[in-house]
Amino acid sequence: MKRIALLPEGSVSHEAALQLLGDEPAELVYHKLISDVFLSTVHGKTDYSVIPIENTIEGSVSLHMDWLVNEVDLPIQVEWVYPSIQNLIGDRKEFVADSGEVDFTRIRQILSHPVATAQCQQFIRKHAPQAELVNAGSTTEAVGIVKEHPGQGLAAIGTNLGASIHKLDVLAQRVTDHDNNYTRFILIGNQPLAKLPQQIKQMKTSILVTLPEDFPGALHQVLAAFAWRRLNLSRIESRPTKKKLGSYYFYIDVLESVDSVLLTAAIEEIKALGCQVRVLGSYPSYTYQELISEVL
Ligand SMILES: O=C(O)C(=O)C[C@]1(C(=O)O)C=C[C@@H](O)C=C1
Repeated sequence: MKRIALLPEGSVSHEAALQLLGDEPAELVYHKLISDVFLSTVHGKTDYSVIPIENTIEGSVSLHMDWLVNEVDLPIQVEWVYPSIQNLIGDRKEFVADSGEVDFTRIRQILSHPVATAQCQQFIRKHAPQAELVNAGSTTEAVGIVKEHPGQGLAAIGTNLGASIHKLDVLAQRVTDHDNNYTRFILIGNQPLAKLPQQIKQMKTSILVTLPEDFPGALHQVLAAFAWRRLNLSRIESRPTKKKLGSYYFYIDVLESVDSVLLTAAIEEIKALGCQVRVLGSYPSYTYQELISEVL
C-alpha cells in the first residue's frame, strides 16, 4: 500500500488527496507542517507527498515552491486541481445573537492558514473587521485550536471536513472572495504512479531555467526557443535563487511531455545559450472534472 504524506486530517490537502485516491487504499501520513510533508518522502518514510502549489485567488504558494526547488529533489508525478471551499467555523452558541443569527462582530480572532485567510479578505472586512487574524500551519490545525479554546471568541477558516472532524459548526459557508476558488496540488515522489486514468488529456513539464547572467534580451531568447516551436507555456514565474540579491530563476510550465522531440530540442537550445535547466517533472495534469478515482 502506498504511503502518502500530507497536511493534517480535515485540511484542503486531505480533501484533495481523497479526491485523487478515490477507492484506492493508501496509508495517509499526516504532518502538522508542510516542511515535514516534504521531508517525510525525502527520508523514505512515505512514497509520495501532497503539496498545494497554486491557488486561484492567492497565486503561487511561494513557500512550497521554494521547498520544491531548493530543499528537495523529488520529481512531480501528477498534478490535479481541487476546489478550495472555505467556511467560517466555530461554536455557534458562542456567537449567536438574540435574533438567532450568528453575530460575526463577537468574533475576537480568526485563525487559519495564511493562504486560506488571504482567500477570504472581503468576507472578513465586511462581517468581522474587528477580528484579529492569526496564522496556523493548516486550516484544520486552526479549527482544532478553536475547539480546544471554547468561550474565547475564536473562529477558524477551514473545510467542512475539518468542521465535522473537530465537531464544530459552520458559521458561514463559502466565505472566499470568489466562488471559482481552486488549488493546484502536486504529488511528488521517486516512483512513477503505477496506475493512471486511461485518458491523459494533458501532459505538463515543469522546468527551472537559470540565466547565465543578466543581459538585454536574455529571457526573450529563452522564450523564443518555446515560441517558434509553438510550445504552449501555462506558467512562468521568477523566484530568487537565494544566493545573490537580484539573482532569479524562472519556473516554467510547458504543456508538453518531456519526451516530445520539440521540447527536448527547446531544452537543448536553452542550454546552448548557457542557461542551466532542471526538469522538475513531466506528468499528467488533471482538471477537477477529469479526475477519476483510480490514479494510484
Ligand atoms: O491548510 C490547508 O487546508 C491546506 O491544505 C493548505 C493550503 C495551502 O497551503 O495552500 C491549501 C489550500 C488552501 O487553499 C489553503 C491552504
